[in-house]
Amino acid sequence: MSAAARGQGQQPPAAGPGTREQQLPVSGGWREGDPVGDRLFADLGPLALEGGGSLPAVRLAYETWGRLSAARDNAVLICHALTADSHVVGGAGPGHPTPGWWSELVGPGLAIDTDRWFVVAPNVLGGCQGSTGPSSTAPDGRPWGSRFPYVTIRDQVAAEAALADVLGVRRWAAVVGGSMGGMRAVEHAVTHPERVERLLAVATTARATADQIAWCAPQLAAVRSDPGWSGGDYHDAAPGQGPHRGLGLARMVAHTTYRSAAELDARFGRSAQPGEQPLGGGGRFAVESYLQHHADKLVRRFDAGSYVVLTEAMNSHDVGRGRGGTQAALSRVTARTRVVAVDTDRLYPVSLSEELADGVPGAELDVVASPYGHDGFLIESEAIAKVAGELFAP
Ligand SMILES: CC(=O)SCCNC(=O)CCNC(=O)[C@H](O)C(C)(C)COP(=O)(O)OP(=O)(O)OC[C@H]1O[C@@H](n2cnc3c(N)ncnc32)[C@H](O)[C@@H]1OP(=O)(O)O
Ligand SMILES: N[C@@H](CCO)C(=O)O
Repeated sequence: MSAAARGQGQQPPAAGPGTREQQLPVSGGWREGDPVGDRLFADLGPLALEGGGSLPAVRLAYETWGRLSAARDNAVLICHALTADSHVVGGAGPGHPTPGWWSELVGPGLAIDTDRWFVVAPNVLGGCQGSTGPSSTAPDGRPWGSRFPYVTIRDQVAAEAALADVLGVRRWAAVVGGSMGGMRAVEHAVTHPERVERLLAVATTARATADQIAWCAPQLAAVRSDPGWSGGDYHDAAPGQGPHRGLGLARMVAHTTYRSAAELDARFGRSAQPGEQPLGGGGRFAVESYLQHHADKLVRRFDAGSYVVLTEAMNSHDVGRGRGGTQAALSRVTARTRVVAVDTDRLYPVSLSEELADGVPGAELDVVASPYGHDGFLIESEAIAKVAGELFAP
């Protein structure tokens, strides 16, 4: 889709982050008692964690589409990205803050055809959409907050493997994911090669690089330096008192890395936000307003504690840890594998997808041309659907 067709020159909202602070929740995300939407819940019991310690009781919220076959051989696991959730398909509505993020890819007659496949999308461990995370209730009846343990991508995959056991899925027909979801998808295929028949890894990596960890550093610092953070124990605070400013700043940094420099320049250039004077007038450039808009939207729907936990989980990601390195780990994968990169992705550059595709036996790499950078994995659904269609062909 062209940039023009995709909303260049749309009328931006007037407000920036924090201007309607009294309306902000303490912590964004789904909370016990909210409408469940299409969520289902699986209670998986205790989980021993890679970094030591354990969670006494893990719950994963998830959604499904299609029907599990009698042979239980048509289940597809879709793993969501950092601030997405299980709502892969469908509109926004009660219990769902955002519309389905891959609605053009998953559904009846689509590339991942729910007339044929039983699609399962869990909310990630550590998140804030009904799975156990820092905003959920600990055994003592209080929010976990700062007591929520450090979890790794491998811990998240262990929880999702336990979900597969509960669903009676011995082997996934496919595991699919983009960005952080791609990290989990690859980790599934490395940890449990016998349980993954196909792998689709989009805009992702086999290991978090120094550059990716570096981009996360100011984001973590922004959240933790917000006075509303209170060491991570803010979930009982009054409405509007959460670490919204810090989370918004983190999103502004992150969102910049999700788009390409060329796209931002082509779209916004040096334009002033309409009605504002950035040159000595205290106003904003349009691109600043755009970032603040994305920050404002995130703080209304996402928990800062989950943002920290999930960011640290991404930083932990390294399929080669304790397995003799990246290439040795990837060589374990037996799944039929397609790797997709976006040519302008500056956060998960093509070279990381090349490393992934080189390491997985028989893997094929597709590079999608897109001006949108990393967010191309959400936007370029037609190109990704083409690859998925080939991988999922009978
Ligand atoms: C993986 C997931 O997280 S899925 C869940 C939803 N995803 C997200 O929230 C992730 C963050 N968002 C994004 O990454 C992107 O919006 C995507 C990938 C979902 C979609 O990308 P695009 O369609 O290119 O949207 P784009 O980045 O142009 O943002 C459009 C918004 O910016 C606003 N905007 C555009 N210019 C300006 C401006 N100068 N000032 C303020 N706001 C502006 C638009 O009004 C529009 O607002 P709306 O989303 O509230 O309707
Ligand atoms: N927009 C995506 C980008 C990170 O993959 C998200 O927030 O999850």
